[in-house]
Amino acid sequence: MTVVAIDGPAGSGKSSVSRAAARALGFSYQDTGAAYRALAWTALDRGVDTEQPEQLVALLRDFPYSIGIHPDDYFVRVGATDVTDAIREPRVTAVVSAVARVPEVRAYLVELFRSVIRSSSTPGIIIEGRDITTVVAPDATVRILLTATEEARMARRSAELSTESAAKTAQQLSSRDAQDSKVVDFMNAADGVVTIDSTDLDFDQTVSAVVDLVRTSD
Ligand SMILES: Nc1ncnc2c1ncn2[C@@H]1O[C@H](COP(=O)(O)OP(=O)(O)OP(=O)(O)O)[C@@H](O)[C@H]1O
Ligand SMILES: Nc1ccn([C@@H]2O[C@H](COP(=O)(O)O)[C@@H](O)[C@H]2O)c(=O)n1
Repeated sequence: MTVVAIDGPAGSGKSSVSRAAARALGFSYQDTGAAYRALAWTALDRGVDTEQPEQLVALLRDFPYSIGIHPDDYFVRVGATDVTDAIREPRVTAVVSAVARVPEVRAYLVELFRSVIRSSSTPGIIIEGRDITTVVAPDATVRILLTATEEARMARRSAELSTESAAKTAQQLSSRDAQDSKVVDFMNAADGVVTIDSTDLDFDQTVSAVVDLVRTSD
């Protein structure tokens, strides 16, 4: 199976580009940030203090997470609850980095991500996040760092969020990258990782860059 690993900072287009590229290639698509977000949502739902690592680790004993990996049937569930939209709420985004910096949480989710890759029945899968090219799937067939200037990423994020001011959106994106960067390096391409800088590309051009790279890797 072809495994395509994509990392990058917040708002670089990882989810949207990966999903569209997977559709074009007939591949599955795994959004790993969704799992960290779903665990953060679960913590808030159960009144767990997200600054207390041991309480977050305890949550893993009862974390019935599931994700849709078909690009046309994307969903995120915790048990029977569909949290696809809820995990994108600002209150979840505000605490997700605290959840993601707990080593036991990361170890548990890395194994979960690998089991989802193994469960895929398509000829390939695109998996995106922050540590996919380096930790989750360092042996992936194609490894990409998808990036764009902070200015471009902020502008794209502001354009899709009508509930937050542009200044607040920019501040949140920058602070989340700063916190996440302390845990994994997704700003610099590791050896063998190809950088795609989408600052001056439109969405379709970025998807084509990924698809072309995968096709030429055969
Ligand atoms: N090359 C591009 N040109 C213009 N807009 C783009 C491009 N790539 C992505 N976008 C848009 O940027 C926004 C952010 O993309 P997306 O949510 O996929 O980023 P992300 O890296 O997954 O972010 P996060 O890590 O915060 O979840 C989306 O509205 C998407 O359509
Ligand atoms: N491989 C990953 C993926 C995500 N994270 C953490 O989850 C947060 C949400 O990710 P999005 O891609 O949905 O924005 C992100 O800010 C990281 O804290 C991670 O650590 N590793």
